[in-house]
Amino acid sequence: MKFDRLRLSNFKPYADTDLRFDDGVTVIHGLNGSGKSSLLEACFFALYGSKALDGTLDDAVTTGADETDVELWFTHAGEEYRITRELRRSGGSVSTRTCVLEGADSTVEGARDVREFVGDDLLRMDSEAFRNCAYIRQGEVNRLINASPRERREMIDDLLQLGKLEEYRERASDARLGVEDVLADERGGLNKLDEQIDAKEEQDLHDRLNQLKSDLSDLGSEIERFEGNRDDARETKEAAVSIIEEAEERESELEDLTEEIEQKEASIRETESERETLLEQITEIREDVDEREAELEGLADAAGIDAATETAVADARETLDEREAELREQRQEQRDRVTTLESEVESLETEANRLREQAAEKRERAEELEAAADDAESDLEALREDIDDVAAEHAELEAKFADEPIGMGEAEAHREQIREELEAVREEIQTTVEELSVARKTVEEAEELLEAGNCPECGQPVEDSPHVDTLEADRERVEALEAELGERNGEKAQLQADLETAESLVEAESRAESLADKQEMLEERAETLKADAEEGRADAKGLREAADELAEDAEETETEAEGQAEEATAARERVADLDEELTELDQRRERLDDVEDAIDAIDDAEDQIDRLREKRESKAELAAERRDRLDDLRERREGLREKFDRERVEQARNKLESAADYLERVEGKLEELDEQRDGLTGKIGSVQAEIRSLEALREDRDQLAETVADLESLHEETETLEQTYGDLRAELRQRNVESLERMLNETFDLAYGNDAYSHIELDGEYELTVYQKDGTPLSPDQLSGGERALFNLSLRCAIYRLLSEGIEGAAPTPPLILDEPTVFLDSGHVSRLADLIEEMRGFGVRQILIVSHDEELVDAAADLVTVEKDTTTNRSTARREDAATLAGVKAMLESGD
Ligand SMILES: Nc1ncnc2c1ncn2[C@@H]1O[C@H](COP(=O)(O)OP(=O)(O)OP(=O)(O)O)[C@@H](O)[C@H]1O
Ligand SMILES: [Zn+2]
Repeated sequence: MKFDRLRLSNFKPYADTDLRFDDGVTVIHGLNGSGKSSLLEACFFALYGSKALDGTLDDAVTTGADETDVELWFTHAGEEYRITRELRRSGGSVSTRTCVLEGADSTVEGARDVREFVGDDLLRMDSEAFRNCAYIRQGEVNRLINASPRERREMIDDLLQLGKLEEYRERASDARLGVEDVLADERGGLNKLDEQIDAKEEQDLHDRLNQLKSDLSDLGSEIERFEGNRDDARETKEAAVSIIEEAEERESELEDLTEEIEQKEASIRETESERETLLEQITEIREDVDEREAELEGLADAAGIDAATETAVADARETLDEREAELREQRQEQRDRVTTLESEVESLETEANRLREQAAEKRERAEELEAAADDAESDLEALREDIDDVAAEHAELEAKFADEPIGMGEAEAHREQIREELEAVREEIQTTVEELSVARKTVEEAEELLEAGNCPECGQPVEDSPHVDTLEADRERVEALEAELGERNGEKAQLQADLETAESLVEAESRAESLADKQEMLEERAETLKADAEEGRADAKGLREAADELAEDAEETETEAEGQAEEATAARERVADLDEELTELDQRRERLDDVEDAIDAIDDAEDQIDRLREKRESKAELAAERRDRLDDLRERREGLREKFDRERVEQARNKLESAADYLERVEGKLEELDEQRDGLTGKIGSVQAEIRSLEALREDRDQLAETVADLESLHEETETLEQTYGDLRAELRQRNVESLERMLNETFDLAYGNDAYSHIELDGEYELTVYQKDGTPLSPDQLSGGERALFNLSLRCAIYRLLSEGIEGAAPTPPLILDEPTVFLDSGHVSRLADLIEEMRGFGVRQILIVSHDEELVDAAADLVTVEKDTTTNRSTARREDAATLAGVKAMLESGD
């Protein structure tokens, strides 16, 4: 790995700093407290984050600032990467805001993921290992020496990835222990199964099974024997039963027969007595018939027939029917006539009523008309009075004109004329008044002048003035005008009076006109009323005449109706007569019915006698039949009585009893035997189940044994594996120890030039021993400070070599970072350190960053970085010196020496 560029912003004392790094040795120098260590820390922090800080994230942020950015560009295994970390202060604490690692084809985000990616994938060392190997901080030069062998071993094992093997070994050990647990369990199970199987085998299950089976077969044959006996007994019993049953059947048959015979005898007796009864009935009916025949003669006489025969009755009935038909026809005719007449009467009466109603209506109308004529006449009278009033008023108005110069119809023109005259007079009065006022003024002025003595017109003395001359004439004129005015006013008064009169005449004239109109209208109305009244009266007269005619018609119709009603009554009487005759016919028919009934009764009785005789004969036949059957039955009974064998039945009964007895006993025995058999079968079943479970146990055992064997081999394998990992690690460690010892001696030789020491020994447990030339061993912490520093550097150098040579693939070697490694060294040893550094470059360490003031180291540097702190702002900056400056510094250092 190689750092390419570092950019800082607000990291510890740095404000903004951007620094490039190259291959080879870079020396960083500057005053105490200028920020050199902080620069290295920044690189370390970029790679590992907070793990790289001694303090908290808070310490990384410049005091007073809120944000810190750190960016580190680096190359690893030919690929370029950049890590960006941003810290932010918020709410009093500082946290990572962003943390990104970007490579050509990978991006990792998040502080933890970036740290793990750097530690696991790139460098294969965590921050601790990095510190042990690559980054030797100020004052930590003795770290590896002071560590205990165990710590040292772990550090180195980790660096060389041997820790992984230990991890695997432990896993294998865990697996082995797990298998052991399972194995113990399974073995316990197996033992238990063995015990169970032994216990079962001791029971001789198969022998017991055989014994039980032979017992069962013995029992089976005994059961068969008893079953045979039982079947025999059953047969005997059945035979006896059938004999007894047959006998019983016969006995009951005999009983049945006897019963039937008795029944038959009884029924024969019954039939005989029935025949007796029938004979008695016949005799009774015969007597009745004789009586009826004696009565029949009288009935025929009453019915008016010669012989009491069916034919005579039928003939008589026919005659009656004919007569009835005749009568009924007549009766119907009369009834129809009654109906016709009644309806005629009704319609005539309706017509008479209608006529009367019409007459009444007409009279009513006539009365109405007359009343209307009366009204019209009285209206006419009132109207005439009105007309008279109007005429009188008109005459009065006419009288008004009598003393006037004008006639009626001229009033309006007359009034207009007066108005005009009045107007003219008014104008004249106006003119006269004006003239008078002018004249009066003239007179007044002249009189004033006269009093003053001057002419009123020219203001000259009036003596002989023309104006005074005219004064007199003027005074006259005033007088004349006053006279004229008086005259005109008189005229005006007269005309005003005339106008009033004329206006009243105009009024009278228009009133007279409207009165004339009214009179005309009233007269027209009177005319109409008069005509109406006359017409009404004429109409009323006509109506009354028509009413009288209608009343006459009604009278006539009524008379006609009465005639028809009389006829109807006569017809009804005729109907009553016919009804009476019909009733008589019915009575005669009833008498014929009586004759007929009597004949029928006699016939019925004869029929009944015939039926009874027949019945009696059939009963005689039935009795004969029954007697025949009775003879048969008696014969059969005789036969059955002969067949019946009492002795055989008795024997059968005895056999039946003993067989039943035996069967009862044998059933009990068989039940007992069945029970025994069930018991045996049950026992066999349980023994068989035992055998099966034994077999199952054996199977289980075999399986378990197999499992145990498998587990044992697994156990062996895990043991081997564990052992192998352990051996492998020990072997590798041994190999590492050997290489490390060799390399350590080589570098130590170089660094320490073999002044006093012959060699260093590193044993398998990483115990370090330094041997002096005389062979005395020394513990490394017995070395001087400077020796220890060199020793330590040698050790690291050796580890570095082992790392770069011992691990396949990309050597994870990060830049070697040394912070003030020369503090304990004198100048001789510093130059050894310089050699060592040179040597390490030769081993493939591409980049070495050293903080140092030592000129010799500066001399060896390819690059020089100067760190300065601004004393006013307290902020650090770092800058790479260019080649010229570097040369200058080197020269200065050399000359200063
Ligand atoms: N968070 C911080 N903010 C500001 N300044 C800080 C912060 N942390 C440390 N410093 C300052 O940085 C300086 C320490 O820097 P550093 O240890 O890198 O100096 P140095 O050059 O290595 O010194 P020396 O030669 O003594 O080892 C101190 O002056 C300290 O005050
Ligand atoms: Zn420092």
